[in-house]
Amino acid sequence: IMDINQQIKQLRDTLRYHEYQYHVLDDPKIPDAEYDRLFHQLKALEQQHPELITADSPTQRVGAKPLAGFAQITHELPMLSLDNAFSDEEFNAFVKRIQDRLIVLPQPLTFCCEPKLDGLAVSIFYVNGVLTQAATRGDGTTGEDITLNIRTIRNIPLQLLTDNPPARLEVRGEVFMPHEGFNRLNERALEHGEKTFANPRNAAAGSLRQLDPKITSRRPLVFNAYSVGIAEGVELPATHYERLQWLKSVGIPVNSEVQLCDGSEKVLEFYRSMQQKRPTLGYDIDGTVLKINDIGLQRELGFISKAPRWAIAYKFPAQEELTR
Ligand SMILES: NC(=O)n1nc(-c2ccco2)nc1N
Repeated sequence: IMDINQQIKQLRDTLRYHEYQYHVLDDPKIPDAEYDRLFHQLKALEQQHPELITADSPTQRVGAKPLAGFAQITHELPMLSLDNAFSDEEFNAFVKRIQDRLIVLPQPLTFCCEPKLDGLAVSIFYVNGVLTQAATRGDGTTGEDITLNIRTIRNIPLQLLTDNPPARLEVRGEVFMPHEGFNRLNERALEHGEKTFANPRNAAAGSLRQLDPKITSRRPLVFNAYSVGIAEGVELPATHYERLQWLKSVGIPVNSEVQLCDGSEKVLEFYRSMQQKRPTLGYDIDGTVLKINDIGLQRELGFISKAPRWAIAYKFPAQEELTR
């Protein structure tokens, strides 16, 4: 038989494994009822032995009391906005600028192509594999400390799923609200005579700006990572796509539509395929983000004052708000 410590450790590891299978691989191995049973078993054990509770336990997602306000956080690396393209011609001009600038021009030029999630950009820090801090993008230099709210988002792990975590890792990505949860939230607001949200992006922003984490915890928010910021004590892969795969391997959710495209023709095919898929995704996107995949080339191209030279957001034409 196992002692209490071993029982608690085994339950935590089991819950973390099933959270990974469900939220990151979309491949649950047990029914939700079984997950809930294990969760409440751990909750009960921790209730009986509160001295064994740790902040990174799967039971510790909802902070106790509301905050009086949000502290400010200065990003060690600025969170830059993206330059936009609104036509194939503008995208091709972006590619030509890159080709003219690169000393050695690889053939083909490989892009990592991603849906442009329409939510809120956030930065999440893991120190020795444990979630320690999270902030909004803010103005790109300074954001708000929303750590307690970020901890309530079920697909964000409180601990990285690796025995050899980096000393410090910054994960950047988008918090958004899928349509199904958005519609349910607005229906309930209507029933209770409360204000409704105009769109899922506003609902996500409003939910992350709640001073009471209990309210945020009840909101159907989802996180998808799209880049690595600070990384210390780990040798990262040499391409952006491989870095996203690495994030997935340590328990961080990444959007399933991300793919590599060799050359601008394939990139434009990706853009059109995402435009076709858009109404079926179940969450809002406002275009695509197309990034030079090789990190060395990204470094060579650098940033224009506000935006990276190596990435562009190719947006869809503004959609009539009436059609939702
Ligand atoms: N919003 C969104 O989905 N983004 N935003 C970036 C980004 C912003 C700066 C560098 O990369 N990438 C994706 N997929």
